[in-house]
Amino acid sequence: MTRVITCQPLTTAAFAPFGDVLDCSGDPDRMINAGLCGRYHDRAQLDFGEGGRAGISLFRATPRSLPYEVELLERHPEGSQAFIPMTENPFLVIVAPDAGGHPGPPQAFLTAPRQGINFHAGTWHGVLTPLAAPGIFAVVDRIGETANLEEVFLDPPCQVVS
Ligand SMILES: NC(=O)N[C@@H](O)C(=O)O
Ligand code: NI
Repeated sequence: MTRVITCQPLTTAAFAPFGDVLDCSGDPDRMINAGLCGRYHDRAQLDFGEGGRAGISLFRATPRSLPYEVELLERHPEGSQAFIPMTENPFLVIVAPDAGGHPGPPQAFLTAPRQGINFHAGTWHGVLTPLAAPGIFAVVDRIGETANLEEVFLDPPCQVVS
């Protein structure tokens, strides 16, 4: 039987077990540039593992729509992965706790405009899932020689509803 999960708003607290929320909510940590810029300092737990280095790639992903069927969850054991939208379009973030080396019950978050996320190393997640065009993102993740990828196909798939 297909598991149905309802989107919840992306909040720092709710997402904390899975990663970091990147947004300019609240006051900046410091004012810089002669007081003309607020710096929200060091807001993500980045990790690029042994033998890896940080990379910035640009993704142009095909928009999906809700209800959305999730068939695949993956994780990157050797590094973190940040999705930073280059538009104001909200996107879908699907995560799951680890349950003995496999994904536990998935959760779905809907970002607010101008929110990004950073998955901590090893967090089970759905692939980048924009909900509107253009699905253009900067992605900060590990560049290295290894695949740094574990995939699980959900049987049955999950359905994400708004
Ligand atoms: N494959 C790739 O670079 N991206 C995925 O890891 C993803 O989470 O979208
Ligand atoms: Ni990924």
